[in-house]
Amino acid sequence: MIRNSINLLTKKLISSTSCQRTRMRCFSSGATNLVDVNVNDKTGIAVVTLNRPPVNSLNLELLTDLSKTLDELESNRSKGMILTSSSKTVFSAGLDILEMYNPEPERSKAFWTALQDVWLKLYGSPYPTAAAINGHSPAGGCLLAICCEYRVMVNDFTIGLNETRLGISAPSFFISSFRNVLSTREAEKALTLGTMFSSDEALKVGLVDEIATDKADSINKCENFLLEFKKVSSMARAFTKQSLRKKDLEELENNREQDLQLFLFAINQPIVQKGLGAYIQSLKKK
Ligand SMILES: CCCCCCCCCC/C=C/CC(=O)SCCNC(=O)CCNC(=O)[C@H](O)C(C)(C)COP(=O)(O)OP(=O)(O)OC[C@H]1O[C@@H](n2cnc3c(N)ncnc32)[C@H](O)[C@@H]1OP(=O)(O)O
Repeated sequence: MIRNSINLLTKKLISSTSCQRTRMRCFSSGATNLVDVNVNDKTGIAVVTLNRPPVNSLNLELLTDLSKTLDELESNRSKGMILTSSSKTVFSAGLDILEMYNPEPERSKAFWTALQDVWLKLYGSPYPTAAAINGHSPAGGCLLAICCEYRVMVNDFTIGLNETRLGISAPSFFISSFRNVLSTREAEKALTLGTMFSSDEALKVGLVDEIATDKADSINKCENFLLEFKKVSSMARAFTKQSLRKKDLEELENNREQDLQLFLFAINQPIVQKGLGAYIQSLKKK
């Protein structure tokens, strides 16, 4: 009993010493630890790192962890969040295609509900958000980035909503958050073509706000953006952001069940299953 308490105390001391060194508080989001969180004690800004190798594809467990993290940030009155990835080349490969291929009914319901939760919490968060896009960011990966208020992308990667290239349509909340960033004209062109933008093209069209040389630079630039809000009342800021995004948020809030049923219907179509199967094979053959 005493030895256990000493072990616990030692562990706490070791972890607090390593966090003191960088002036960071560390917490993990839950049981599966697919999301790491480091809060800078000086600025109060949390760096949230997606950590599901090899490509951070968004499965039920990763979405659940991210959702819990967003709850914690909100209840801790976070000063801001930077979303990034532990991979050197991929921010997130989007939704885990295996969650949609040969779907198991209960799991696919839970999966889509978790995605809706993450979108509502991230797109509507009261604290400011920025994405340090340190790798490729197709489809659902791009969705996470466009939910944030600011995007800094490391050079030489690609980003976009490429769903039509997979033979599916981007769901309506993907489209509304894309339109919040791009003009309707640019959004329509990119969505129908399934365009994947290079970092430079993304900057030109306004899909990202800045280009960075590497991950550290992207986090630094995101931090500079978030620190600008030190001068602004957090209540006024949050109210303004949520007012601007209210229609999009209400659209999903009021139609969650319908959106879920549409997803289940779509992924259960034989033609969609065939397309997803071929796509999985093409990824494996690379
Ligand atoms: C009227 C209709 C109304 C709408 C109804 C709704 C319909 C459903 C909507 C569904 C919405 C979907 C949005 C999505 O997010 S779909 C996912 C789209 N993602 C992609 O297209 C990305 C695919 N991946 C890549 O392009 C590349 O992997 C990469 C991200 C560029 C990285 O390349 P890299 O060379 O580093 O890595 P590999 O390609 O070798 O991949 C490594 C292993 O990871 C597997 N992988 C990759 N991506 C995924 C994924 N998204 N899901 C699951 N698994 C993935 C890949 O197969 C490799 O596996 P292996 O090691 O076993 O071979």
